[in-house]
Parts: sequence; structure tokens; C-alpha cells
Amino acid sequence: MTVCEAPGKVYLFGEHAVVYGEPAVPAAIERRATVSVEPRDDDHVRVEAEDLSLDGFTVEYSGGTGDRPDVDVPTPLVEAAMGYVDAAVEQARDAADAPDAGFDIAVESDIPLGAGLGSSAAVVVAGIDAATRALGEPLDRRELAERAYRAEYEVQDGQASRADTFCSATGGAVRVEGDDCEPIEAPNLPLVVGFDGGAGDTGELVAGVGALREEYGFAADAVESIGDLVRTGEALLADAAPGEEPPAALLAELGELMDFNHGLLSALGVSARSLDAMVWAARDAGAHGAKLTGAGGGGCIVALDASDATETALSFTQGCEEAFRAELATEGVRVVEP
Ligand SMILES: Nc1ncnc2c1ncn2[C@@H]1O[C@H](COP(=O)(O)OP(=O)(O)O)[C@@H](O)[C@H]1O
Ligand SMILES: C[C@@](O)(CCOP(=O)(O)O)CC(=O)O
Ligand SMILES: [Mg+2]
Repeated sequence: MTVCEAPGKVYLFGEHAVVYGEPAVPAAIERRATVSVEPRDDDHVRVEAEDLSLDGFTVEYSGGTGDRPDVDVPTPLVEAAMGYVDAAVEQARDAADAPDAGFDIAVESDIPLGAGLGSSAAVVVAGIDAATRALGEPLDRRELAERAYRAEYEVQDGQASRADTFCSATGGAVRVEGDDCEPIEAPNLPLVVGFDGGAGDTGELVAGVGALREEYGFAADAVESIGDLVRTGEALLADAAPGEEPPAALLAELGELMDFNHGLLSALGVSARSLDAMVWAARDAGAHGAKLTGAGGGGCIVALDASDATETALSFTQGCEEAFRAELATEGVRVVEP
């Protein structure tokens, strides 16, 4: 049994715009997806995914094309849920040049699904890492990140960035612009996450922004403005002392950019009443800034606050199901059991 775990992430700045070649800065957080893989003697893939919102299920199907799972839930639902694991298996088979490899796979995760914390990327990164190791063909981090990106790209119908997958593979804060992916130094940011208990469909939300951008020049301008604010934000981060508590003045500047980023994402149609309510609760509580994180539509916001005020305020906010302090994960994907 080979076991790997990979972290989720929050976007400090730049989601959605990153799909169109603008830079983005996500940061990995200490919430992880753990994938256990055992190669099989046949070409079947058996997946246990107990945290999936289908209330957990077990399916078994062969590796051949056209052979779909035999389960008593609607097939499109299963396919939507299984898409990322499926794509990870395909990438691992391809990387190890083992097209008929079969696996028993178990996925466990403390990253809420579809909530903007990159559960899909964490599952794909940990899954490909564990499966290729199990086949005796481990990948280096760059290749792993690239393979994981290709898996997300496929599931999201050709609209994905390398940001989530690179961040999950590498850990820490990263900067992604097109195919240029680099780790960056960042101060120890006091991140607070609010989760509304819901989820958004990444593919649909990305497509929605794409359509707006095609239809209106000012929507395309909004995407470019996000790129501008990311460049401003990364310059601020580069000037800060790495790993240290940032001074209040820096937090105020970063927070202002996060607020601006949320406004532009909201204009692009990817916020939600619950996300706006949490963003405003955080700001009212004295957070330096707050924004939705990830694809949006529902899920999580991220705020900057070194005090307990934001976490406390969020825990009393109607529509916020869970509030927690998110610790930066300096380590990306790692092997739990070789
Ligand atoms: N614990 C898990 N087990 C199996 N699949 C998972 C798990 N967590 C996430 N996934 C996959 O990732 C999808 C959610 O990804 P996505 O919509 O991109 O949201 P996010 O990446 O923000 O969490 C799920 O529908 C599922 O396919
Ligand atoms: C909207 C997007 O920029 C981020 C999606 O993040 P998440 O899957 O919601 O965690 C899409 C992408 O970069 O692939
Ligand atoms: Mg995702």
C-alpha cells in the first residue's frame, strides 16, 4: 500500500484571471487529502471515497473504455464525482507506461469539497504521486504537478490553470502565470477561512467568466485588472520578511488588495450571497481584508486577521458553517507510506 497526502490551498489573489494567463498567488494550507493506492492483479479500479457528498460509495469497474461503474446512483452524478480520481488514474498509467494497471484506491480528505480550497488538486496530486510510486515509477515534483494539471484540465473541459496543482505539489506560496510556476517567499500570513457548507461547480463558474469576458470588453478589463492587482500584491509579499509575522501596515495593504480582488470577482459573477455575507462579517470584525477563494459560487472566503475577532465573528454569522484559522503548509505533497 502506497500512501501520499497533499495540501489544499487558498488564493491570496488571482483565481479565474489565472485561467486567461494573468498571474495568481495561491498558498497551501494545512488541510490535506490522503490517497492510498494498492496495485491489483487485474485492470480494475476500485475507489473508496467516503468523503464525497454522495454519502460515500464504493465502485468497481475495469480500465477499458466504455465500461462504466455499476452502482445504484445516477451515472452522471458518479461521473462528475469520480472525474478527478479517474483522470489521476489515467495520468499515472500514462506516466508509468502501464495502460492496463489496476488499483485499489482509498481517498480521505479534510478539505471541504468544491469549496475553493483545492480539494480536487489535492486529490489528483496525491493520487498520481501514490499511483506512480506504487507502480515503481515515481515522478519528480514538476512532472507530478504538470500531470496533475493535465488531469484538472481534462475534467474542467480545457479551462484550468496550473495554480492549484502546482501549489498542492510544492506547498508554500507560489506564483503561477501561464506555464511559468515558481515557489515564492511569503510572510507568515494570519489567514482565517469561513466556509458556508456549500460548493460551487468549478467548470461551470470558469465557463461563466469566459462567456462574460467574450461578451463584454469591460469584463475582459476586469480580468486584466485582477492581473494588475496580483502584480501589486506579489511585490508587497516580496518585500516582506519571509516566514515572519507581517507588520500591520503590510497587512492593511494586502487586505485592501484582497477586498479589491473580491469586488472584481463579484463583478464577474462568481460570488454568492453567503460568500458576500462572510466577507462583510470579516471586514466588520476588523479583518484587514477578505475575499472569496477559488472558483466561488459557494464555499469559502479567506480573510486576513491576526486577532481572534474575525474567526469569532464568522462563527456567529448566519450562513457560515465553519470558521478556522488556516496555517500555511510549507510542505507540499508527501509520502506517508512508501
Ligand atoms: N475526498 C474526496 N474524494 C474523492 N473525490 C474528491 C474528494 N475531494 C474532492 N474530490 C473531487 O474534487 C471535486 C471538487 O473539486 P472542485 O469542484 O474543483 O472544487 P475544489 O477544488 O475547490 O474543492 C469533487 O467533485 C471530486 O470529484
Ligand atoms: C477558478 C480557478 O482559477 C481556481 C479554482 O479553484 P478551486 O478548484 O475552486 O479550488 C480555476 C483554475 O485555476 O483552474
Ligand atoms: Mg478544484
